[in-house]
Amino acid sequence: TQSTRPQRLLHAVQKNATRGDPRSVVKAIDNFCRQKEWAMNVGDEKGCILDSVVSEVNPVTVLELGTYCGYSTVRIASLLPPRAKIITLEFNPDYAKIARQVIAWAGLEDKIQVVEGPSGEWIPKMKEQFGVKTFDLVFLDHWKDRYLPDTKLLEDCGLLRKGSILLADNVICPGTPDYLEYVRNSPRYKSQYFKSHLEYTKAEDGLEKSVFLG
Ligand SMILES: CNc1ncnc2c1ncn2[C@@H]1O[C@H](/C=C/CNC(=O)c2cc(-c3ccc(F)cc3)cc(O)c2O)[C@@H](O)[C@H]1O
Ligand SMILES: [Mg+2]
Repeated sequence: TQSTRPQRLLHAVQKNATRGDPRSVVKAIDNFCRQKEWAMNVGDEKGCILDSVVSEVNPVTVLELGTYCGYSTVRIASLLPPRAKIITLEFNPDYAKIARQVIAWAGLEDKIQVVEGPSGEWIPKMKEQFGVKTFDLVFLDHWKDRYLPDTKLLEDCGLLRKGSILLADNVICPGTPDYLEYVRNSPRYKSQYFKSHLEYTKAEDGLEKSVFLG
């Protein structure tokens, strides 16, 4: 049977990356997406901005919405301090399966919890199921029309604290207009746009970093 793109991406990792070396996994995926097949990873250019925000925040508890193949999950986890953890939500079981193998190849299983299911169901269960108090950093990279409802859900569930950082991918392309309008106009956020390019292309895209003010 015909393989899927995520399966071919995983094979490129297993063929070209060194087991236990997260940076080589990131490099292998970026090379695959540049040379072979485009895929919707945050990519190397926006990835550097992601790295700088993660390093600056130095988060202990991270939430990622939309794992896909685990590219940004590995990127983030490789920068986390020893006891820090990332919980990443993915509702497509085939993608979750690929992501777990990419994460295992990077040797980052101990820092990453892949949770299979929809964000709308799992966000309200974060405290009771995973003992999470609040998230220091949230990376939004799932369906673009879900960024705003899930942000409001995080607020309502008391999962954000004064200083929590939301970092959103694709605020230009494909675009998240209702989310942008909210975080840029709400008195509860201080927002900043990092201009970049759509992964592996010359099209404009960017990341929006928003600090929750409580
Ligand atoms: C709604 N709740 C949810 N809960 C858990 N997982 C969810 C999810 N929504 C979506 N997902 C998962 O996140 C992932 C979805 C990501 C959606 N991303 C995009 O559409 C996207 C799309 C582009 C894109 C840009 C230009 C273009 F021409 C074509 C595509 C670029 C990106 O960087 C993107 O992130 C999948 O793995 C999906 O199964
Ligand atoms: Mg994206």
